[in-house]
Amino acid sequence: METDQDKTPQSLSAKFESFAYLTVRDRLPTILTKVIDTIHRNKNSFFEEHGEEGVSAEKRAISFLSKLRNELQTDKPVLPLTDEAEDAAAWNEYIHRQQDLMENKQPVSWFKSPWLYVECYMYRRIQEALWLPPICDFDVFKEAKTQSFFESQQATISLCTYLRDLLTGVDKLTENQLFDAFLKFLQVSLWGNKCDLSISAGQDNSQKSSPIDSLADLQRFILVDDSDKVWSALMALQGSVGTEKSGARVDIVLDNSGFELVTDLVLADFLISVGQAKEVRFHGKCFPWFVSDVTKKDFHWTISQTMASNHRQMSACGVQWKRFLKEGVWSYHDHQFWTLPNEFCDMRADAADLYSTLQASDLILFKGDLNYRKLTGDRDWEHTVPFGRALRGFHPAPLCSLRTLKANVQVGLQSDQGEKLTSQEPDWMTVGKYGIVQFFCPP
Ligand SMILES: O=P(O)(O)OC[C@@]1(O)O[C@H](CO)[C@@H](O)[C@@H]1O
Ligand SMILES: [Mn+2]
Repeated sequence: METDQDKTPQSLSAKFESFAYLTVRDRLPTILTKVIDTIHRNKNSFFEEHGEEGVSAEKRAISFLSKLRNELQTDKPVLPLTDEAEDAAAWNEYIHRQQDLMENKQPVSWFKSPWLYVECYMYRRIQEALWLPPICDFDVFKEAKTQSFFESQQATISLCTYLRDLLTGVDKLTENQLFDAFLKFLQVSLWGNKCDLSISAGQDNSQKSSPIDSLADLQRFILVDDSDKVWSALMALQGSVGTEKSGARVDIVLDNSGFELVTDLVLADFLISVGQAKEVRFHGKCFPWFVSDVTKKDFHWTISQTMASNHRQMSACGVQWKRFLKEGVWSYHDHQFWTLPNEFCDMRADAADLYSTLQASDLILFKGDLNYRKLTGDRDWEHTVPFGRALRGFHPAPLCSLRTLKANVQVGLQSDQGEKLTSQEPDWMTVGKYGIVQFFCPP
């Protein structure tokens, strides 16, 4: 018999007066308007590249997206996808699952269905608008991602310099000093997640100050800090003194391009260079997603740009990263599951191949807010519910979420911690000022 303890709470949704409601009402239409504008501004280049066919594709996409914006704003039923991309069947099957969850057989719609689902669906519909050639490879968010990378140049330079200087004297570091450096790179990667472009509806959100220098001031905003457990998980895979170090396989499920990606690459470089990891596998998105998420093109573009920098230390990082890729120490992977609307507890059944790949990992780092929403199912959990319970059976390997809070779901807090935060700062879960390093190890 199901007890209260076992019940899974309901999904966050725009049907409740909430951050979800404000996102669907205000932020999503703003993003769609920017997408339409970007496509329109690129009309001439579509013409130059593809002639009249490019112009017709531009018109078709704009009319499709204007219709989509209207469907959203008037809470129309969610429509099945009509393109023939590989994931279309999975998306269309998911509508039926959502339909079964609706009360009184109401249609699945923007303001009545789970927020996680409709928000993901919007990005997939943008992809549908561009599905037909010749503009199917156009990344509507590329400009914003590129701008965010360039605007964070100073921060990137200072981070790359810090890393290369540290690695020059790495042999002389004591274990405590290594741990201290690990904490720094882990936290820089955590706070790198402040720089997503979806929360700001595409507005500049880049890193301007020196990332390492800001860490001490930010420490008090880390609500759950399991960094020592992450370190122990990595250390457990080291050979004992005198034996050859084996090192871990670390998987990083990436989030945003721009400065956040740089912080992830720096962390991965550190882990490999000090022998904490023998392999890092990066996981990104198959198509442009939540404005700033990393695609394969963004990943390689970022490394090439870093390599091409005029700054010696930054360029040295880029060269090293290219080498890691060439040697297979680093690799980039994508899978359609990352751009489906599913909670991660569905992965074992719905993407068994990905689940078993992740089972071979020693540590999975999940970057960012959306990954946390999918880890916890984007549900209305009590804050004191243990992280392991909110994962609902998703534990392919030891995992850790590095996330700044931008959506109102947070589990694994101490009793009263959530209430205290709410009384001091009612918007603590959505202002992007707090962060977590939250670890879970399967039993
Ligand atoms: O996953 P990320 O990049 O950290 O954040 C994505 C995000 O900005 O998008 C949603 C709002 O539209 C929120 O879940 C979250 O704040
Ligand atoms: Mn993102």
